[in-house]
Amino acid sequence: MGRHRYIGALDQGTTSSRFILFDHGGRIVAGHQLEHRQIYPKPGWVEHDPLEIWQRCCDVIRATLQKSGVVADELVSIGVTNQRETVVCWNPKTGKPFYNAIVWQDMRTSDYIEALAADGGYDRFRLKTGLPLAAYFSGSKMKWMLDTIPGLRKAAAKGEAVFGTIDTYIIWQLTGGPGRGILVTDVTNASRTFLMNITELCWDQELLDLFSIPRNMLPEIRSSVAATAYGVTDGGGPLGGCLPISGILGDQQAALFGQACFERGSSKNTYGTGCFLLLHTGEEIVHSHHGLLTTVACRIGKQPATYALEGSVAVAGLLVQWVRDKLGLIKESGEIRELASRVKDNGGVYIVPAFSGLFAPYWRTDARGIIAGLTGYVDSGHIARAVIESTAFQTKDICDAMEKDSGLTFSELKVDGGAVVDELLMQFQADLLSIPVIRPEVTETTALGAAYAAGLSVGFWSGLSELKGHWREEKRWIASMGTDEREKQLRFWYKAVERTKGWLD
Ligand SMILES: Nc1ncnc2c1ncn2[C@@H]1O[C@H](COP(=O)(O)OP(=O)(O)O)[C@@H](O)[C@H]1O
Ligand SMILES: O=P(O)(O)OC[C@H](O)CO
Repeated sequence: MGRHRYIGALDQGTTSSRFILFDHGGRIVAGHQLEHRQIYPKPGWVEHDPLEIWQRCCDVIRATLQKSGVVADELVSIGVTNQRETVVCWNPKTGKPFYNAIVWQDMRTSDYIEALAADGGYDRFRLKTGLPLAAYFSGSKMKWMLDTIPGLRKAAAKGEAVFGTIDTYIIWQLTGGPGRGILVTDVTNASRTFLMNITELCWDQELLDLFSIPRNMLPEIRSSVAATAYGVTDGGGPLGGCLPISGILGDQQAALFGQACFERGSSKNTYGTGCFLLLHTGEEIVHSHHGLLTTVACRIGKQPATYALEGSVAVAGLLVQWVRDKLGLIKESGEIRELASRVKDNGGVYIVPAFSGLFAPYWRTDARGIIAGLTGYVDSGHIARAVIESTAFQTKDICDAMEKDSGLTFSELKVDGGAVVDELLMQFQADLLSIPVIRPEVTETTALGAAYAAGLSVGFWSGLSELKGHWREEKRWIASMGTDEREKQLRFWYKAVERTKGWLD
């Protein structure tokens, strides 16, 4: 292995960016994480500053290298993983963004989506894309920019405007930026744009026409584990060397990969800003009849792509951030558990955080969040408990839909993501599902998955069976709630969900 010993993974998430170094055993050697601003210009709109995101990526890379003492020569290759669907539009000659990144949670195109759905229904394009019509996906966000930003179409015609999901933007920056950066994405990210045919794995002209998106604004679609590296990092950039970039995965697919879910029937649930449960369906494209998405799980080199069913919850850890930043009830996300521990139960309070409408399995853009069950008895502890519990309830809804769609029955749930440190959440999740909830030793599975993709590509790891050997259980939670109590809790949750629907006119 010589001096080359580590794989670097850049994980650009909704809330923060991380750079993590992994060794040959898939263990974390060093890492650094920084948050970026959430910009809310109007209700239902969510933006990020692309330049700030790139700056944070540079900062976390430099800080990780500095604190570990690792130099570029000791890195074999780099993998990139990212919040999906979020769209950046920029001039590839100058690097100047035309607008803030429009974030996946942003609902500004809801009316347009409703109009599209009025003619043929939400599932009009499901066979081709695996997705229902929803403002969540990138296509309508790109159309909004093209329709709104003066001169954008003209700039695109001159090759002075491109669209990219965050992977594309970051890799363009890493490979040299203005005039030099490469424009690539992978099949998992492309499968979330609503512009890719998930069987043929290419941009689809009918969908490009639907949203009036010029083909030349989009990057090349490549495999997640590169058959040959996409490009090399710019020696003058934050890594300080010319390293191959050889793996790209959308963050939820990366977590699936990092949890060693390589085979049909394996699954994981990631608790981050949102919450995303993915069930691997092998090479089969399974279409949902219960509000789930069909998405590309991975493509390794020239092998056939594999697929997953996905249950996407928009607001999970984000609700904790909201309580921290907007209500000021806590100062750090971790304090939510302490506050919730002051009370023995939720005191009858249920929170449905439909900030961006309801995602899976309901897909209701007209829903908005509620706090239900308030009485004079309720205090901040009950609210904190309801905050934590809302994530577990939403996951229960997804598991039920997943079992109906797949015909499988969950016997356990593998979990990961920033919020799985919350033991109250983990226990309540096991209680609601009546199955064990299992946390692996490495919970940074998103970054690990990107590292695996990059390392497999360059032969750092021999294959999937070697990677499977890295997975180790750290802790499990066993269900202890009685059936009557569980059914009561769920009954109130469903009532609360019903009350969010149709809130918008
Ligand atoms: N101790 C904690 N308890 C509950 N939630 C937490 C805790 N620590 C972090 N979180 C939540 O987890 C989310 C961050 O998880 P992470 O996996 O880093 O998200 P992302 O990849 O979406 O940026 C935040 O929304 C935060 O509120
Ligand atoms: O950044 P995360 O971990 O909240 O993931 C966001 C998802 O990719 C959105 O689809």
